[in-house]
Amino acid sequence: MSTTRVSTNETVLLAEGLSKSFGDLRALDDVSLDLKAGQVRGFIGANGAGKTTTMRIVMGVLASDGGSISFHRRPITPDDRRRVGYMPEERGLYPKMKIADQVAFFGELAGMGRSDAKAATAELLEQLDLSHRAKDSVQDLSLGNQQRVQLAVCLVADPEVLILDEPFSGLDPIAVDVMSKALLDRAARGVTVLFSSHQLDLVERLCDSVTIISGGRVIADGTVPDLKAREEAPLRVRVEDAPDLTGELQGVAREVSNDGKDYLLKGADDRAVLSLVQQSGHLTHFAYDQPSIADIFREAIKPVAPEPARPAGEHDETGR
Ligand SMILES: Nc1ncnc2c1ncn2[C@@H]1O[C@H](COP(=O)(O)OP(=O)(O)OP(=O)(O)O)[C@@H](O)[C@H]1O
Repeated sequence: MSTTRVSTNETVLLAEGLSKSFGDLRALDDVSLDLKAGQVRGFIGANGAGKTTTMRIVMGVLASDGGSISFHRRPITPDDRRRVGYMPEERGLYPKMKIADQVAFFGELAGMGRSDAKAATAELLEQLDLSHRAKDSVQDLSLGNQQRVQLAVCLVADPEVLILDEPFSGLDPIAVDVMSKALLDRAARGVTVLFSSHQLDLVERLCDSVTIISGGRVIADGTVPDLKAREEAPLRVRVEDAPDLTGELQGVAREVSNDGKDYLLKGADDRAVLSLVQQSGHLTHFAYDQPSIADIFREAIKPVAPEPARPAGEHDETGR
């Protein structure tokens, strides 16, 4: 996989304060995305959080109720959007058209000359391991291979930005690797990548930045190192030959392995835990883990506990 990144601080595409309602449902509320050159940003959130709606608005296929989108610091135009490769949630390929013809056709639609589009298509099909299927129609391909074609369609006109709605869903591990490499190669050349995914291990592997959306609002946003630095590191403990300690570790155990030997703890008093496990069995692992993107996500979407009710007659400093 590619290593050198040219991620810079230069904002390429900026969405600010997007809002959108469908009837009474407020699908987006003040959503902003700052996409920088060469950045690979994961866009994560539960089902219905607002990822697809945001991407559709950025691509101009859905109108927002409020907010703005700029490209290189000026309002985005239809021509600018031709510089953005978009993989929509509802994949949009012509089922009967041959793969090579289709990719080249999309290149021409994006403004390329025919011979350039054909040359770029041949190169991409090679990169995405699809050359041997070039003359097949899309409908004869497996879903995973159709998705590779969809990526080729996004990449053919050499876009500056990629907006990909769940590009990895349904792919086998080999296809995931092929697609990951294609995206990281582009990012290394300065292309900005935003993709949504529920596969947080992939987001962890590929992204340098993450935006977390919940209920139409951005609830966390930043570079992966910054987000990790803000998160409390979980304590991983492995203890052999011990009784089940779940009861003793109630409230702090976030994960327990099926065999009851591995515990992932949050908010624990490490000295108390150390003393408990040493008395209970043979301690073989006791160390703080790096928080993962999955930890950051779970923590971010956790509902905030309501403040305990104040006993009657008690007032705070403001007298309320
Ligand atoms: N055209 C529409 N009409 C009515 N409601 C819609 C429409 N499009 C989206 N919604 C609603 O807006 C909210 C956000 O949907 P959106 O598809 O953006 O979520 P998402 O984060 O992409 O979800 P998923 O992970 O399931 O793809 C959801 O409650 C959805 O039902």
